[in-house]
Amino acid sequence: MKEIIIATKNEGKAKEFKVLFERYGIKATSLLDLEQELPDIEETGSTFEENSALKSEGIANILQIPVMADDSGLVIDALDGEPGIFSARYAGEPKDDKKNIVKVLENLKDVPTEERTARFVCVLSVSIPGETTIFKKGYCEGTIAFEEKGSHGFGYDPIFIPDGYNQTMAELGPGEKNKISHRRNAMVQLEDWIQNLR
Ligand SMILES: O=P(O)(O)OP(=O)(O)OP(=O)(O)OC[C@H]1O[C@@H](n2cnc3c(O)ncnc32)[C@H](O)[C@@H]1O
Ligand SMILES: [Mg+2]
Repeated sequence: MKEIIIATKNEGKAKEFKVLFERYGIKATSLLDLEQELPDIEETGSTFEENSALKSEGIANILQIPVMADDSGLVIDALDGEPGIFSARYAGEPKDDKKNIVKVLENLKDVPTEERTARFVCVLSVSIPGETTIFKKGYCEGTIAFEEKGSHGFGYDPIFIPDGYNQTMAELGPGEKNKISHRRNAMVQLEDWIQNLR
């Protein structure tokens, strides 16, 4: 079976990539699966693209094989785009999905439904040693709920209601999420590259 390394230590992302790549007959191996202890890459960039490239290029340089990375986050209009690239650690270190959700709900407590628009953003980067890194960006539009609901997924899924649904992403579950997610919408743009993977 063909294999791709995904430069992530996020269990939720790793799980989704396994399913998304299985459709193409490819095994997605995350840094959580590798025996070799790889360094935590500091995400010092000021854009999703910069942070994704830091991860894919950093790990590709060490392993000397093609590596994909995902930098993603939640962009909330009423918070001027926050938490954005700071989504993972919005409520501080170490990262805590529950605390991040509490902080978003608190910041939005006086914001009415029609102003609670937001989108998930995912930038995938693919780095092959000696080649220029390629980027694909995917979105998932929605609104922020008033309370958390559902137990599937990770991160902000319990408070994100995708457009066209009246349940949160965490209530919808992986089958539906993998049809509409920002991650999936970025991946489909890489189909040609994925098909040529050897
Ligand atoms: O950098 P890696 O190791 O991949 O793991 P991370 O969790 O730090 O990942 P990011 O730096 O890309 O930060 C993304 C954060 O955005 C949120 N996020 C991204 N995709 C999401 C999704 O599909 N559902 C819910 N929240 C998501 C979640 O809080 C993530 O921790
Ligand atoms: Mg990160």
